[in-house]
Amino acid sequence: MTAAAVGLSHSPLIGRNDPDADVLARVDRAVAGAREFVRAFDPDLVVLYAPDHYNGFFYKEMPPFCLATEAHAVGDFGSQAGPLSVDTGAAKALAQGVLDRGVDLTVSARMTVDHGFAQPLEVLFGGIDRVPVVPVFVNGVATPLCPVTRIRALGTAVGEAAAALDRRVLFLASGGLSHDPPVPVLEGAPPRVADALIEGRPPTPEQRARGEQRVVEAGREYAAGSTAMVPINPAWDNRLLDHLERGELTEFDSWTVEWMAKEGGGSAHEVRAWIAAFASLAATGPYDMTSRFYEAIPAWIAGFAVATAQGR
Ligand SMILES: O=C(O)/C=C/c1cccc(O)c1O
Ligand SMILES: [Fe+2]
Repeated sequence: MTAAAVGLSHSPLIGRNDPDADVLARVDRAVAGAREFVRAFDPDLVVLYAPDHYNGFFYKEMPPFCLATEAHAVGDFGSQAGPLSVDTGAAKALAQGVLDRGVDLTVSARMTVDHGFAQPLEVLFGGIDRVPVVPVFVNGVATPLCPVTRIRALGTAVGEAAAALDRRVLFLASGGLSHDPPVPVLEGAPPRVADALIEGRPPTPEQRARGEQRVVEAGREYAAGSTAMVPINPAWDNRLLDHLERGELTEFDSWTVEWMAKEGGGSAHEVRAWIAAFASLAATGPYDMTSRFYEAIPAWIAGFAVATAQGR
């Protein structure tokens, strides 16, 4: 089997609240490199690990992770809306393979996804419907969260199951590293917000626009020096990237939910998508990280990273 991995941070503030031109140019170069890596690797299947931000998954039933055999994007923050080009046959085979390996996977026959899934597909492939994909939701926001060991087990099982498919598989992770955007929290939420987080009633266009504007303003205030959010933590982010680069994935087993939130903020758990993708690649054999980019970008509320890795 031929396998590769790409990790790519997302932010809905890209293009709406941009950093200085020199930062933007460095990000653009790193993303162009990842795009070229993907073009040269030429995957015929992408397993996409990404979180959700209360657009598809709600507290009525909140799985720690879930694989989709069909998926539709809501088009939040200007991301592309509509069906993803899910490879249903591959998705079903991977789901069975993961369950057979003892990981209690949830399966969705119609997953709703947001910018977490849409953005990397748009950035790397030019759209959400361009490449056969198996979407795998990894809860990175809604506590309680499972231990990171289970995410590594999920990634390993997916990687082993993918190896049996005899395809050119790209494991793609979507997530910021340390970051603490104003994503709502159930505990202590006023009844109207709690109800929305539990039931998941679709917002009206006006409600969605107001919510998105709040995030844009939070990004502007953060970039201007507001201390309302947990600071981006470049040392922690680079420690994560070091472990991924060296293949030291068992190091993550001791990373607790509480410690991760303290070091990296409430959405630092999005690194679970990265851990899953690299565990999948590692399950197919040894790998080399072929490129690595990192920058703290407060305007995007993101410890922002781009990395590529190739199986040997
Ligand atoms: O409000 C949301 O839906 C998400 C906001 C956000 C902001 C910055 C970085 C991210 O990864 C986000 O998901
Ligand atoms: Fe996010």
